[in-house]
Amino acid sequence: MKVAPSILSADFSRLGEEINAIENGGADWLHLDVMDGNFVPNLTFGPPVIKCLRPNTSLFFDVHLMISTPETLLQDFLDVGADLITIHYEATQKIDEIIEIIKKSGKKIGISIKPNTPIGTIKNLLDKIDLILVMSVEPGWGGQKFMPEMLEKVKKLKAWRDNNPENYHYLIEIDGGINNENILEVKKAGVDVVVAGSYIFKRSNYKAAISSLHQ
Ligand SMILES: O=C(CO)[C@H](O)[C@H](O)COP(=O)(O)O
Repeated sequence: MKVAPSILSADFSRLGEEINAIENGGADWLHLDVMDGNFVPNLTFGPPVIKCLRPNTSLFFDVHLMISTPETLLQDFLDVGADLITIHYEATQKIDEIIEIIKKSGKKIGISIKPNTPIGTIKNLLDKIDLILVMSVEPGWGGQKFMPEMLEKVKKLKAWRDNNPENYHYLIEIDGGINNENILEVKKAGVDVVVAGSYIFKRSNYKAAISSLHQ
């Protein structure tokens, strides 16, 4: 299982150093939470910040767009070095167009769903995408409590993929409230990539925190 620290909980005044520290601490991916103050009430950063971070690390950039109508800024995120772009099913009417653009660019495409969106809603998209991100908190803030009932979605996604390996190759990612107490349950449900923000960045030893999630 891969560990993708979310920089939402990092010290933004020292972002470059924070990223080097999690890279040296064994992070597999870097999870970048982009929020627009519209799709979610919070605001974070956009393409200019990601552009500055790109030369600073060789980590895989897992960009999670919590923004309305992501199609408007898609090319900017592709241009600044995103490796994978995850958009929200609830944020756009142009999912098929977005999938097409990202695939043509040679980058990976992910779809995310909020806790109240049933997993069946995106079943028709699963054969076209590289990753599905199951939100285990309401998107918008770090440090919230994990919603264990979201693991039912993970179990369904794993069963669908296991039963149809010719058509489904998506990775299953989970985001929100992950820590050393729920990681085993998360792993058993079938998650491939785990996002963790406050559990890692609120500790003094990032390496120990990341390896506790790897085990
Ligand atoms: O997408 C997010 C919030 O919208 C964050 O990535 C997520 O909540 C991670 O933070 P934490 O591990 O502290 O819950």
